[in-house]
Amino acid sequence: MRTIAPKAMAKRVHVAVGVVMDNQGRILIAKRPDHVHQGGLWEFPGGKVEQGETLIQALDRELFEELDIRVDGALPLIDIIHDYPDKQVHLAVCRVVSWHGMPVGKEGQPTRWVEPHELDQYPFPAANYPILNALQLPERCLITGEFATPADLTRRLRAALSTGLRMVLLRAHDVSVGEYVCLAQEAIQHTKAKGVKLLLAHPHILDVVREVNADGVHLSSSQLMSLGADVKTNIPDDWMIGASCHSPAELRQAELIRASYVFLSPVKATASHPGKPPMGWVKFAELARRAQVPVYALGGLADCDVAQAIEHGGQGIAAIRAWW
Ligand SMILES: Nc1nc2c([nH]c(=O)n2[C@@H]2O[C@H](COP(=O)(O)OP(=O)(O)OP(=O)(O)O)[C@@H](O)[C@H]2O)c(=O)[nH]1
Ligand SMILES: [Mg+2]
Repeated sequence: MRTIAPKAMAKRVHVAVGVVMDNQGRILIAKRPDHVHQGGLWEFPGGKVEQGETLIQALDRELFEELDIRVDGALPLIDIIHDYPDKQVHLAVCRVVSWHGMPVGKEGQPTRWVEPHELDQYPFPAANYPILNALQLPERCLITGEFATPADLTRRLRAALSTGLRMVLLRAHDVSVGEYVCLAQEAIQHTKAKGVKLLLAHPHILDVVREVNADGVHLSSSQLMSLGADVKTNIPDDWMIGASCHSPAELRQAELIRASYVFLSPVKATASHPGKPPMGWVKFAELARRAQVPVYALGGLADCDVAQAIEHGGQGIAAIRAWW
């Protein structure tokens, strides 16, 4: 007797997806033919992993079949589990860090090299939004540390920005929310001028979120866990939402609210949370690879840890002391 698998048992398609970059940091995208799944949308090249293939073998074969290039080296960027109404996919997305050949749309598909900030101009399948976040976020995120006066905060912030940081979390939990808004309005003058993203973090930030023209809001783990999926009603649509996470449950909640990124901590022992046992890189990698959101490693880290964080499936590192 023939049995039909119920929908929940339908097979999840394992797809190797490659983010191919050139030496100017541009990314290769291709247009999916109209008649295929998610047709007419743009994609990162790749295709189904065949039985017996490793991810890298599949990526190399697919990029050769679709683009005529060979993969020499790739690093994990993000893993995405997504259910379309008609198909369930697992996109294993890799950053193709080394490749050779002259890319052409071998199957007649249009291809384009685009800057990361131009990706928003192209319609991609719904599963792809964490990939777009990962490609547009920097490797290092500063969390502001202690300061004596508003002028001291500005001085420290300007010094930190001069090292090339492109993302700052303004953390000042000890001040009133009114004072926080003033500090944020001052900080934004310095970040906007340099094209640096500014994220707001304060216990009462959601009450005043529209008073500062920032780039996003960063939630503590308790703010994250006490919010419903309607969090975005408070926050402007084009803002990033980040969150601090320490556990699989918090990571799941961040995915549910479609966070742009998370911090996962503590990776190493840290002076700001003495006595909290560090998770180490192995545990970090296990949690980061399962998370469908870009994950910054946090806790006792410095510039020399950026490569480690990326090798372990992270977006990069977040830190206070390294840059404050
Ligand atoms: N390659 C690729 N596939 C994606 C992306 N985003 C996304 O949802 N998918 C989905 O992943 C699935 C498999 O990808 P694919 O259609 O490229 O597979 P393939 O190259 O082996 O195609 P084929 O079976 O026609 O040979 C499709 O259902 C597609 O909609 C993406 O950015 N790149
Ligand atoms: Mg394909």
